[in-house]
Amino acid sequence: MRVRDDGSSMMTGEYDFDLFTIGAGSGGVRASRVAAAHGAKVAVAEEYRVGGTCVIRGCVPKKMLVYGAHFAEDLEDAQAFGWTIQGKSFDWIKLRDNVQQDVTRLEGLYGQTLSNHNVTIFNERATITGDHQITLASGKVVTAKHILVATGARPAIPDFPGNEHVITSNEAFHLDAIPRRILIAGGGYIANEFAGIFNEFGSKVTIANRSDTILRSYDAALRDRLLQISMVKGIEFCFHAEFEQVEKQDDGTLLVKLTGQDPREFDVVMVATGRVPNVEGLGLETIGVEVGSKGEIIVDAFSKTNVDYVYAVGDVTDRVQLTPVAIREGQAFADSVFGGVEPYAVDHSCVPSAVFSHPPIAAVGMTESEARNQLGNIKVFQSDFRPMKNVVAGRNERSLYKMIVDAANDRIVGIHMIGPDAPEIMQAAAIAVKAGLTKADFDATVAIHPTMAEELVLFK
Ligand SMILES: Cc1cc2nc3c(=O)[nH]c(=O)nc-3n(C[C@H](O)[C@H](O)[C@H](O)COP(=O)(O)OP(=O)(O)OC[C@H]3O[C@@H](n4cnc5c(N)ncnc54)[C@H](O)[C@@H]3O)c2cc1C
Ligand SMILES: NC(=O)c1ccc[n+]([C@@H]2O[C@H](COP(=O)([O-])OP(=O)(O)OC[C@H]3O[C@@H](n4cnc5c(N)ncnc54)[C@H](O)[C@@H]3O)[C@@H](O)[C@H]2O)c1
Repeated sequence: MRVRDDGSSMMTGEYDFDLFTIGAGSGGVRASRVAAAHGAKVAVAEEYRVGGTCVIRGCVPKKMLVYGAHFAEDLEDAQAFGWTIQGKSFDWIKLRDNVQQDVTRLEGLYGQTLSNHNVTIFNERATITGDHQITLASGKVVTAKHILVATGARPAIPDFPGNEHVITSNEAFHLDAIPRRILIAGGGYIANEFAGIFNEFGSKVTIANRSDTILRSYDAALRDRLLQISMVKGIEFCFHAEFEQVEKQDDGTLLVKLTGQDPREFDVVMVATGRVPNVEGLGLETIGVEVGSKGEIIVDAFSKTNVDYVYAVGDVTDRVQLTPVAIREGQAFADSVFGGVEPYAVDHSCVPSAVFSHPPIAAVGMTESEARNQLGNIKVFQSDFRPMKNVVAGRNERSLYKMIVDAANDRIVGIHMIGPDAPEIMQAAAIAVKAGLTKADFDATVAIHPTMAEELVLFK
């Protein structure tokens, strides 16, 4: 018999749960549900809202705003197609509240899925307080044979005087009004997606990035195309710009001093300068779980930490910060530990991704420069075209598709697209790249005409 700190006792080798998951986001929910389906007794703790970043303040509400924003262009373009639209106006509060209503609906569904699988949900913060031991914010102490850390990440806020006046993507979903002038710091996914959203809603948008490169992991030609289109749409870019100071003025506006620039006024300043793993105060040091320089939990290919019974998945491990990846890691963990199968690892190569900018970008595999560096001899096919809809609409906005082929064996090693519906088209194309198909396989496929996607099988 072993006596715990709180005075209760348990038999050695017996635990309250087979699995205790900390964090009910993309990775944690999938792992908990699947482990329970495999017969494990599972509990999950969530300190905020079940669903995590993606459902509550990430991919899902963001995509709804992207849809809402794009109507600005569609309504304008509709006129060239013969439509007269009178009295058009935009009601932010209506969109904001409709989006939040759907987020709440989804939160309920995620909770239901867990309950239907008999997963115990603790709606409170959890901390690791000893070997196999978790303490909840209420003071309740539980034990578990396995612990899964799936606590995600949060926005990194740069250190500068006045940084208490900035917002992050978390708050952007709840604004009381669309700002007249917004400064967005960062040049990555979130900065470019929200720049597009606010710009379509009529804000004057300025992006300030510390380097001169936006979306650095994407192919240079697509990055340049997005930059050029964004500028034509009215988004302003300040490069090599970092915050020196943000000062709140008497009228509530923010006076911002960026490096190399004169001070300027904005109504809202939003930072989108990356995300940091949520490990503070989690008690990892209590049991000796190893973390890296950014606080990310170090795991092996099977998402196992250096402590035998502790695993970690998703953004807290800072591998690939995308929802489908967190979900796969959660699934692989649950199958491997509770499913009675040979442990298997998630393949982090060739992960397709998208930026929901206006227009969106989508990519899979190597960029042209990565392929040149790694393979040497490559072939690059490119289609630079104006989508039919844009021609009729008089919208001078061109799409760009690129295919990168290994010259040694004709295998497609990368596809990159910017243009309407690029992420929708890419999902299918990514299967072909992942499967190792060749340019000849694409050429052998008959086009669907007239589409934008047909460019993929018509590269010359
Ligand atoms: C604005 C934005 C847009 C995005 N858009 C996309 C997109 O379009 N496509 C895409 O694939 N990805 C997107 N992402 C990334 C995606 O949201 C994340 O990669 C994904 O949510 C990671 O899942 P996770 O399970 O690791 O963590 P999360 O989903 O963040 O879940 C972690 C959960 O743990 C909880 N938690 C933390 N600490 C504790 C504790 N001690 N006790 C209890 N609970 C705790 C948190 O409250 C949170 O709910 C976006 C992210 C943001 C911020
Ligand atoms: N569509 C999607 O799949 C999607 C959408 C949003 C977020 N996400 C995920 O969330 C993660 C975080 O997104 P993010 O946009 O915050 O990060 P990011 O890593 O994509 O971009 C961060 C940007 O901030 C810049 N930066 C860093 N410090 C700065 C400073 N002090 N001043 C000015 N600029 C600075 C960097 O140069 C970089 O351009 C992404 O890496 C991505 O994995 C994915």
